Amino acid sequence: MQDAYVALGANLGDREASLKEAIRRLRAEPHLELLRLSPVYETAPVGYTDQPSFLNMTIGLLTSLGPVDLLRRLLAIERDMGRVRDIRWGPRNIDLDLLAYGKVEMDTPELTLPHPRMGERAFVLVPLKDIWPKEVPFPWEKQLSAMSLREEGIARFAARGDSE
Ligand SMILES: Nc1ncnc2c1ncn2[C@@H]1O[C@H](COP(=O)(O)OP(=O)(O)OP(=O)(O)O)[C@@H](O)[C@H]1O
Ligand SMILES: Nc1nc2c(c(=O)[nH]1)N=C(CO)CN2
Repeated sequence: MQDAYVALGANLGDREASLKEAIRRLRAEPHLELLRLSPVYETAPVGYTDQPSFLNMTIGLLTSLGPVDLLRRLLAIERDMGRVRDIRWGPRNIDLDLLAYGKVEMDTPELTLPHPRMGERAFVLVPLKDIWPKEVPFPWEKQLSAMSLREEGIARFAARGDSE
């Protein structure tokens, strides 16, 4: 079994319901065991800014799938939830990114690990730090401490991703 971290984001429709539905689908996946769910944050859009604010969170899991198969399951969940791709970094009802898979480093057109843009993204690093094992140094500590969370426009939205 390998540990892996996934980022979830939603900024269209009922954002909270979309996160919950994605979590439900991840729980129903064979070969995956969800271990930790971060709090949910409301975050200002980054990259393409003329769009609604996002809800973001992260999940830590264990899996017997390899990294590419895990990514394909995440993309299948996005697709099954009706995700439409048009504008790069544009609005989406659900986004599932694979942040890290064990200590694997790879760079192929299909999958780059760790996720190449995560070190610049407070909306990823803040909820990832929340669930990172306390006994393991957080690899993005420097980037995170250099960020002003107020300027990044990130605020706690709910206690847990699966809270009712
Ligand atoms: N670590 C990764 N996690 C998710 N997708 C990845 C990763 N590395 C490469 N990709 C590829 O990126 C493609 C586009 O992903 P997606 O549409 O979610 O990008 P995005 O969320 O708009 O932007 P960003 O990649 O900056 O988060 C996917 O089809 C996938 O093959
Ligand atoms: N706040 C926020 N901004 C974004 C997000 C996101 O999840 N949250 N995702 C993007 C594409 O991956 C682009 N911009």
